Amino acid sequence: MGRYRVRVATGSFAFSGSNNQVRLWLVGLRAEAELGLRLRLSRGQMEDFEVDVSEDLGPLLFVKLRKTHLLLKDAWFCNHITVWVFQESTEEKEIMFPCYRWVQGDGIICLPEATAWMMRNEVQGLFQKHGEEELEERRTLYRWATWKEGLPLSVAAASEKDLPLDVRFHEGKKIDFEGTLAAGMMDIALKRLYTLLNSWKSLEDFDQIFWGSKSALAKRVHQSWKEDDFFGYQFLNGVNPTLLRRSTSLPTRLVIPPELEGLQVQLERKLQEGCLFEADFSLLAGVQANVIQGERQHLAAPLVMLKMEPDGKLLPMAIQLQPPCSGSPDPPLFLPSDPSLTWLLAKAWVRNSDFQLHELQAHLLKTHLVAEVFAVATMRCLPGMHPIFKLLIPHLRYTLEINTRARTKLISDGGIFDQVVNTGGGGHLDVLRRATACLTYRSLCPPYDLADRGLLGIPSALYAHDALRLWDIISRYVQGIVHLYYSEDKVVQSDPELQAWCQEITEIGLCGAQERGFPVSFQSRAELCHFVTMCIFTCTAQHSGINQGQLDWYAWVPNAPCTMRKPPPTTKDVTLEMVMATLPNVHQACLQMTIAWHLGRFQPDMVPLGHHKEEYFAGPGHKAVLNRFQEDLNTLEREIVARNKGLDLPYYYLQPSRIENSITI
Ligand SMILES: CC/C=C\C/C=C\C/C=C\C/C=C\C/C=C\CCCCCC(=O)O
Ligand SMILES: [Fe+2]
Repeated sequence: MGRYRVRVATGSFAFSGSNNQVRLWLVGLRAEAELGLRLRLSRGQMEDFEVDVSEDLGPLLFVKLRKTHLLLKDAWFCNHITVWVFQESTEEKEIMFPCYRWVQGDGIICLPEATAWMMRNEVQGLFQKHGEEELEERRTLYRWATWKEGLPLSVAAASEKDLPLDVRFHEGKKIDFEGTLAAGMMDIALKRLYTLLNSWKSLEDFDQIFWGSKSALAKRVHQSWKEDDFFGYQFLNGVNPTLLRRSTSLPTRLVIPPELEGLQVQLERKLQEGCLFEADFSLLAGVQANVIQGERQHLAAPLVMLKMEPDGKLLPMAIQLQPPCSGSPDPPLFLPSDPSLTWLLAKAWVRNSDFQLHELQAHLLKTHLVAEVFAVATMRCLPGMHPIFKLLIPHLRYTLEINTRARTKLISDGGIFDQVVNTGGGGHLDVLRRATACLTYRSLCPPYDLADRGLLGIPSALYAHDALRLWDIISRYVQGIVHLYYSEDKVVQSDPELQAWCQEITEIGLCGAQERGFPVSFQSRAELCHFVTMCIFTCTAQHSGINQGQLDWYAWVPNAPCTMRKPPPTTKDVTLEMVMATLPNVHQACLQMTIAWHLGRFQPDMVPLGHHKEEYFAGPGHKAVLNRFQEDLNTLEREIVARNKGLDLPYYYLQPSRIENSITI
């Protein structure tokens, strides 16, 4: 009693096609019909068929799929199924059934039509029931696990192989990831061989391993790393722009000896002028340092005081490497007027501490691990037809796998941290725990975070400027989508799945983070929009801002040493031998360079922010919102490109075309 055109779209990456047979049913409100098609399921192809159905199916609700095989199981990646219903007037009505999943095994997969959520309380509760069954299954596939006490929960998976296929790297990504790591290890072997017969006694000796692919900015770091303004610049626009604050008083830990009265006066003057800034690494105080191959490494917990010059340059005024400790002499203050090697070593200690807080707090915790909580909660709480699922899922691609790999290779027993980082061997987990204990909702939202840190309205604060612009753009996008589905606050309040999602993130995934300002429910559309904006910002812009700089700022190892092999200086007598004995050895430096390159380089299969191909939503409203998002991003792109042309040091980590749509590395 009806004629239908059916389009079956297969994914375009390696192994998306399948040799197995797939049976299809159209499921309407009144009846369902098997289509009896012979599909070819070729990679990257769309197949169109016309079929006549003798029953009156009524309005179409679902497409059902079942893959069958004779000998070999061959998974199929289905993008979507589209059905056109021929109406009497010959006008066709298009109905979308998004899938974007692997079809494995021989179970039945049921795809609700793209606008199902709008009708969830109609059609005899069929969509509602489907959503409940879907979540029941997903909750068995995506379970929470405590990897280490005191850290956000993670997905239960001992290795990436335990993850559901839908969240695994596609073949191309896997080959690239593993291939470049192998190439990196070869690189290390060659560098070690090359340095075997040479000396490792002066800073220039690091040049012996500073070859291979390098960014232009990495070369500039190599040239300029000793300069004070270059050191200061990194707090604003380097790999870790998350720590600096404008001082509101002189820090209590800063003990200024009487003979440095002049410094006290200068600091107070800068404070009054509103030009005094600080970077405080106290979170590292008392963390146990690593022992690498029997050699104890060392850690500091510095405080850096900086002043902002009228031209926007940030210059260090004093460095205290350790907090004062009762019963011990006051820690010395290192100054730009100290002998050059002494001052250089003090700055190197700061850069080493920054490496720790950057990688563990800003990078791993505040992007990767938090995004994993969003991902697991989304899979467990939001059915595929839920608009927030559709909005977020492109921003969660590959995150569970990269994090699982981090837990097995990077921060694991014997992983990269244990091998070459001075917080490794357990200290890194303590830093993560401490950082988790003070993780606030505000700190994940740039308008609040930058205001709290006194960094608004500073022309040379490029990260801050671009982050705020991106926050606004993402916020407008989120609001556009949310308002299509939530006509008023009451609709938000009465969405049980959405409320459960929020609660699961805050109370379960983030282990009771309501104490630190995270919501346990949404009372309004505005609260929902703010939270979802934070999720997307964290998974995209923030991660890009924190991740990409590894390539530039960590390649020249003295600028950001991964470990320190001697204790911090307690006097100003510093020799070159002491500096070289403190900085990483050849192997440590080589591994740092390789991993920084591996993690910071451009990802070959990268999807830029807002440019995912998956179409989970149907209808013109959503298209218009997405188009507007892309236009806003293009405008920002042009602004940043133009701005950077006039800069000595361009800042491009938040240029939209360089921002990945999710955390994939
Ligand atoms: C110079 C950089 C050193 C350490 C980087 C530290 C933190 C990075 C934070 C998040 C990265 C997230 C995931 C990376 C996952 C895996 C890395 C794999 C390294 C594997 C090395 C190996 O031996 O195979
Ligand atoms: Fe990363």
